[in-house]
Amino acid sequence: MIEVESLTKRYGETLAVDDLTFSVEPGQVTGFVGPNGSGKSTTMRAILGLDTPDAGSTRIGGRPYAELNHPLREVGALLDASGVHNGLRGVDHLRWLADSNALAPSRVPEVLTLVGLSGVAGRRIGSYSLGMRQRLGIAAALLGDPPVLLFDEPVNGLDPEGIRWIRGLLRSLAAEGRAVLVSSHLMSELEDTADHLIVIGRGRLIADTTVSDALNDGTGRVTVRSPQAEELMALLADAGGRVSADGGDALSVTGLSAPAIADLAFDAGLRVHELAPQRTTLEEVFMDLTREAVEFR
Ligand SMILES: Nc1ncnc2c1ncn2[C@@H]1O[C@H](COP(=O)(O)OP(=O)(O)OP(=O)(O)O)[C@@H](O)[C@H]1O
Repeated sequence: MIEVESLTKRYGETLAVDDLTFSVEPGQVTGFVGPNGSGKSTTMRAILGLDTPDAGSTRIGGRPYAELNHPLREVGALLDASGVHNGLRGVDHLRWLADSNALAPSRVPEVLTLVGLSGVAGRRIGSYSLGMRQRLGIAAALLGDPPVLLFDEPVNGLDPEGIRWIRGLLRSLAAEGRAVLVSSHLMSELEDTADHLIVIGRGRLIADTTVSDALNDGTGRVTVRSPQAEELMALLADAGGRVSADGGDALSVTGLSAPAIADLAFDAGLRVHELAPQRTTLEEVFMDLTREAVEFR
């Protein structure tokens, strides 16, 4: 697992990460989300020993990155996919990584097949598209078959087919029991992929929750139409709902489920012509959570 404890990191005046604590469990995809500039990359860099924290600590499998004996076998990461040498052939980049980390050379063709680059592995990286570079970066992350994986915005620049592929890959890596941390500034990208969410804003933890809890946190909105809207409004407010008139005979209700509203109306003999739960999307939950924490409007 990954543990981040009271992590704080400053760049001059900027407090990039502010007393951040969370953990990433094995067997799950954990989405790491926050608006632009909220500190996601800084946190990932700290976990990987690429940035020295001003306070706090990070651990992978119980140890700081610097104490890992075979880093590539313990953690794989995709940070900036452009940080590879353009003159190298894809296959040589991976061979060099395998060689310098004492990994079996047979892993190179294996990971190339896994990411679908076998056919172009002999081409120079400079001729790769953005999507191919992302795949090569993922191949490098998987080279040591590590139990912990970090991906910083892995779907950036990918076409829909590539995005679907990444989602499937993340899910299967977690299903194999690995701890998978994946960052995004778009919650919708994680809706079908993540099991757990760490939401940050301005370097601080905003939410640490399962995806299903985030979607069922009581903010679900129900639209109700009734020819007796005024009476129904009073009744629902008495029962603890937050009710606003939506114009005409329509009410917008939060804090009560659709079945609860139906039962209350039935018991009071009030007629209901429409009862429509509005499905909350993760994007709405996210906008709600991070409204105060958006740095660049
Ligand atoms: N090397 C650096 N020097 C100075 N400031 C930095 C540096 N790296 C990050 N920052 C600042 O720290 C804050 C957090 O940046 P970070 O890149 O971690 O955010 P992020 O959540 O990954 O953003 P994005 O979604 O835009 O990639 C920002 O205000 C950024 O400008």
